[in-house]
Amino acid sequence: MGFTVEKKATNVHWHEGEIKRTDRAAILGHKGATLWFTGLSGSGKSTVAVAVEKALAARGVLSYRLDGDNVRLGINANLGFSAEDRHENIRRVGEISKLFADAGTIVLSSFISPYIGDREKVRAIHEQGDLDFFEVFVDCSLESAEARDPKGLYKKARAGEIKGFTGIDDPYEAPGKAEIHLRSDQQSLEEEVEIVLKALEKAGIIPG
Ligand SMILES: Nc1ncnc2c1ncn2[C@@H]1O[C@H](COP(=O)(O)OS(=O)(=O)O)[C@@H](OP(=O)(O)O)[C@H]1O
Ligand SMILES: Nc1ncnc2c1ncn2[C@@H]1O[C@H](COP(=O)(O)OP(=O)(O)O)[C@@H](O)[C@H]1O
Repeated sequence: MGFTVEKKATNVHWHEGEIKRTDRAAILGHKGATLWFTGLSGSGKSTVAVAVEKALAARGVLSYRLDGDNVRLGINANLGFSAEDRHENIRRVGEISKLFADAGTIVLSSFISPYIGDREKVRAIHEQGDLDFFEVFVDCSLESAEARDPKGLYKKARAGEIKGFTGIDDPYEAPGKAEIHLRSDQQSLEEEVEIVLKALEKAGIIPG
């Protein structure tokens, strides 16, 4: 499994370098990996990723956040929110995450990524590349996310000003077997960060 795309480039071949992933890990003092935060808008994906990034930096671990809003201002500015565009958004950021993880970074990718199939493809390209992948379900009831409404988007969606808003009139397929399951409407941010760090320690990604 993995992403299937119409291949337009022909006569292209993988070029192997002389510095391996293990060499990069030796330079950095830790392995790379992808933490894939998925959940409703307002569930807390970005908030948790920012807090994890700070906690990792305090331990001398290099991480980098990829965030839906940010990426859509740049490399994915040509994509909207149709199912087709969301698939392409996740394909691209999945491939970017894989590159960052291979470079040795702990990638903190925060995307609604509403479709199980897309998230499984991101997982598959990591596993095919022998890279660690953690799906982090930022589980939050729609009621709580809507009550938070940090950007006022639910209000607009309810008023019909935004069409196809996730959780209102567009689907969100919750993970069945995420490596890390957070309950952001029940746990504190500190508890969530602790759960994520412990999972990374247990998997040997960062020292305990
Ligand atoms: N129709 C619709 N549905 C959902 N979200 C919308 C929509 N329109 C704009 N936004 C804003 O875009 C952010 C989600 O972008 P993502 O790249 O994470 O979405 S997706 O993974 O492609 O579904 C999302 O950010 P978060 O609230 O941080 O999740 C919103 O700010
Ligand atoms: N336990 C918690 N974990 C994460 N966010 C929380 C929590 N409790 C309250 N919040 C608030 O919920 C909002 C989540 O917004 P955000 O991180 O932008 O979500 P998302 O990136 O999923 O759209 C923020 O205003 C944050 O302060």
